[in-house]
Amino acid sequence: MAFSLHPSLDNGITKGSPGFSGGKLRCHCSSSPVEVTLAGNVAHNHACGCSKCWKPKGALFSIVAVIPKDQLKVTANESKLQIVDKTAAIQRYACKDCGVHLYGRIENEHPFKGLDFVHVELSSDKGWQEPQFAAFVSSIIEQGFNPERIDEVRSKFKSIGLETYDSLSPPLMDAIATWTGKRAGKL
Ligand SMILES: N[C@@H](CCC(=O)N[C@@H](CS)C(=O)NCC(=O)O)C(=O)O
Ligand SMILES: [Zn+2]
Ligand SMILES: [Zn+2]
Repeated sequence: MAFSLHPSLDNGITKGSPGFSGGKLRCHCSSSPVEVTLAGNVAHNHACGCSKCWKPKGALFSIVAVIPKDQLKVTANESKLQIVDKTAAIQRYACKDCGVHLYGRIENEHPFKGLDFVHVELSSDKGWQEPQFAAFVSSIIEQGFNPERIDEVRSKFKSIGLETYDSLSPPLMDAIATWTGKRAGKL
């Protein structure tokens, strides 16, 4: 296998701890890192192959999860954060110096409004929920991955126990569709 899905997937998944109650995330700066404190465990942790989610160098996938926004506080060096793309649904806050994304926030009306997107690999604390599935797998082709090898990527995910999807998982897509159907008065 000449590709890396992500360092926290390549050698199998480490399960989270029940009752884990949060910790700190830090960017990659060796001095004055941006620090985010999470007051609880994350949910819906997953691999994302889309082009917008932050990935460590050399990885095909991002590992991204959500947490209620009232459980997230920037606790050091907030002045180093800038929004990557103000037009995106998710406003991703990145460190100006090292490029790492500390959190993503939804400001517009959206089924996931109120949840922030975070990367628990930025934490040295142990016990975070483990990845549950792989999303936006085909999106890695848009970023240059050889389409003839995409089955190797899907097989690698299967071998570590993760289902693969080309959008989000069915329960999350159902939650989005329920929100949209209600808003349209169809439900
Ligand atoms: N194929 C596209 C998919 C982008 C996409 O839809 N990403 C999802 C998963 S993170 C999303 O919800 N994006 C909203 C946003 O980025 O604001 C890409 O790779 O750029
Ligand atoms: Zn940084
Ligand atoms: Zn993504």
